[in-house]
Amino acid sequence: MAVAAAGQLNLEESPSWGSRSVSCFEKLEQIGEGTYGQVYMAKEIQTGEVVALKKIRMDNEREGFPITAIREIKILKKLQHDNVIRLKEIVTSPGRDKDDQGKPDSNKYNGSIYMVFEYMDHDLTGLSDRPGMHFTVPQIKCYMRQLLTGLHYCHVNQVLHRDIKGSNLLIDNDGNLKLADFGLARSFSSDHNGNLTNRVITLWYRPPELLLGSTKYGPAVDMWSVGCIFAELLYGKPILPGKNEPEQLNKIFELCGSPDEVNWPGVSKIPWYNNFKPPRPMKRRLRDIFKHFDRHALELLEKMLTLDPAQRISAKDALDAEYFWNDPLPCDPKSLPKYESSHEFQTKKKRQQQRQQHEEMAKRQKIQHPQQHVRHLPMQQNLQGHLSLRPGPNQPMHNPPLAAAAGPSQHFVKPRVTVGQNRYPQGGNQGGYNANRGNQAGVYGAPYPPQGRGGTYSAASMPGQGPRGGVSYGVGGPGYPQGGSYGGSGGGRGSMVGNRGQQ
Ligand SMILES: Nc1ncnc2c1ncn2[C@@H]1O[C@H](COP(=O)(O)OP(=O)(O)OP(=O)(O)O)[C@@H](O)[C@H]1O
Repeated sequence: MAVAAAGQLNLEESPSWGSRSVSCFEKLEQIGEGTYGQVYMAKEIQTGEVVALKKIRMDNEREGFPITAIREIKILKKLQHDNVIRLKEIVTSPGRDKDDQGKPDSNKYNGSIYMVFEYMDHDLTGLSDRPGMHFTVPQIKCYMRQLLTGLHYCHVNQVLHRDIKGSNLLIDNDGNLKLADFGLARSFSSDHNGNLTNRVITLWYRPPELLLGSTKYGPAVDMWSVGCIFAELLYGKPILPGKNEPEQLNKIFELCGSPDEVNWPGVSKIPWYNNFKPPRPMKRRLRDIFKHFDRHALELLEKMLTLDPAQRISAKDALDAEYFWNDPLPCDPKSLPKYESSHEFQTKKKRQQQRQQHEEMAKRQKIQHPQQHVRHLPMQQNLQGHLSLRPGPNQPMHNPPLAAAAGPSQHFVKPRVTVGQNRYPQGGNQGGYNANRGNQAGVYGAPYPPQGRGGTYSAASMPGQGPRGGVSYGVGGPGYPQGGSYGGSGGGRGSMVGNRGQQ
């Protein structure tokens, strides 16, 4: 594949935009469900080539072709690099296909526009969620180096990705990793000081400057997300799984210390700093919490998870880090094992099916043996003699799994998300942040009332909001001044809701 040199945009290889029909492809199976709609594995009928078709959802579009898709296509057209997903072409379907009875056929394409991408066997979340999945250190280094190389290319070409997370990092069976989903990406210029929306990046991977309300930001936002992914690969599970923005900030402060004018000059001028300033300063504990990480890994992680974006390491400098130049060296992508295709959508679906089967079995057993006790989730006694769920999504740092201590070859085992039960509930942060201010040790998250859908608006009905935007937030903490509510993120890793179409 022709690759543009760093700093140059390759516009030579432009795909044949929209000149072919989607009927040139045979849909094989659904592999993703995103804000835009479905992603399918498909085969080009004439050549037999396997591709990914991403449908551009038009349901909510009253004003023609969605601006977000235009932006994504424009950006993808500019970017040509081995570590950035390749948009091959755009295809259309002329109209709604009908079945034999004249009803719309859900198995056929209907009046839509599709982006045709090269097909990738896995996404990082799907791959790491495979039961018993094991990433070696050379493998982690290999993925990280490719991620940083792709991101460096984007940044040199003045593109911010703004949604770096595991499910947007695609991996093929030749070990190549590519950045995908540029639906939130945008061009920036270092001399242009315009305001950008801070409602980007999936919550767990979102940097402190965005959570504090900054609207002037740059490539460092992506580097924070890369730091979260890096730590997740080493640690075995997401390191900052906040349920909502205040809790997310609190988790960051617990790990990285609270920001002040010394460690982050200018932080006190960021819009919501005073609303989220903890009552007492919090110490940085990253080295302590991840003390079992390899020295060079920890050194690099420190630089990625630096609170002040101006001091955070760039993709270019990260590629020069000792970590990548010391034994064990990153492996050759081609030497990596080949796995059965694994996308987050599929692994979630499989788990959901397994869960349903278990539930049915339990029901059957209950009918057969009504006296038997139902087995609950494993409980474990903590030092105080209290029962606690373990491992819990919100206790990642105090109970490092063996993986974190294992040194060169760690186990990558994620906590299982029970599909069907929303582990990261979305909804109203009803109390308002300051109500919790008196909290011990400045922990804001804990006493939040149960999250619910009580909120103020259905993001789906807002202009520019994606179809996943059923999420609603109650009147936000005083720190979130957008009309009392913000349509930011759904909790967690899963989705970045409703911010497409903004600056
Ligand atoms: N080229 C591809 N090859 C294989 N799988 C892909 C490809 N593109 C996307 N997918 C799968 O589909 C999923 C969703 O794709 P993508 O993130 O581009 O859609 P989206 O609508 O922007 O999703 P989201 O709302 O989660 O950001 C990915 O996580 C991945 O598993």
